[in-house]
Amino acid sequence: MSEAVQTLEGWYALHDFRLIDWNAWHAATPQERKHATEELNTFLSQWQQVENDKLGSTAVYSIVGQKADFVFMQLRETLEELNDLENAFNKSSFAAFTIPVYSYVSIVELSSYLAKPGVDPAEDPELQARLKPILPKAKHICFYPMNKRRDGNDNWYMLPAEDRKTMMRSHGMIGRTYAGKVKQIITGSVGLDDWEWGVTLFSEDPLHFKKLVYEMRFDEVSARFGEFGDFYVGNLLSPEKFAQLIQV
Ligand code: VOV
Repeated sequence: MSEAVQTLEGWYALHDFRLIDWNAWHAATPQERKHATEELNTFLSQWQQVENDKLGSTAVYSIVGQKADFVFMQLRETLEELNDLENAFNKSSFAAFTIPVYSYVSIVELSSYLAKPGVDPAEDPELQARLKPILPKAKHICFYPMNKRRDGNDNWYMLPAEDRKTMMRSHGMIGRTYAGKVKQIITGSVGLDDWEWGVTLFSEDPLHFKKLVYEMRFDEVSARFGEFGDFYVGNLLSPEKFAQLIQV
């Protein structure tokens, strides 16, 4: 059996993708829309407070294209908190005007492929900050789930640890050339959801997503072993932008 890589886990993550039920929203009275908008704003403020208290983090983005209209990416300490917040939101009058279309459950993960020897992760403030990150409020988001292939000779999980480490080093080197351009949050989802990882990228320029993902396609770990789900790309929704989005 090949040696499993050790992983560190941080906050649990829920990506909650929704459509707006525009027919129902148009059919609602101005009072109903006002009440629903106020409830939405209450949730956005509550989540901001959780983030200010460093007990979790929330990112809110519109989604371009027909897969969804917006996404709430939520990070919290426990799975119970994530469940509570989605249920509380589902009971709101604004949620009644939304249609859930996709969700993804995972946990912020760092693998030890490139770990510094002799460093105790529990004592490393930089690692701890990466495990419990305040989500960037960059202009754009890109999310997709992925697997590492298990197929014949291309079985990631049968490779010796050294080979995986070499490939991950190359992956990290490419990633590093995007420092300051793309921020990645990798969340692990083996045993939690349908794919093995969620990849969430943040950038001020969506073209950086295309360049980075394309460049990685030529790198062995992605070229031989990467399998990808649907891509979701979108734009930052501040509370003001959200109000504009639902203005009819
Ligand atoms: C912004 C760029 C960027 C950078 C700097 C970066 C660096 C790194 C490092 C240093 C490490 C290893 C240690 C750790 O931190 O876990 C990783 C780990 C990982 N990555 Fe990555 N990655 C990036 C970006 C980046 C992208 C764009 C993708 C999607 C791949 C693609 O083809 O679409 C990705 C995937 C992953 C995954 C799935 C893992 C876990 C793999 C596992 O087997 O455990 N990643 N990644």
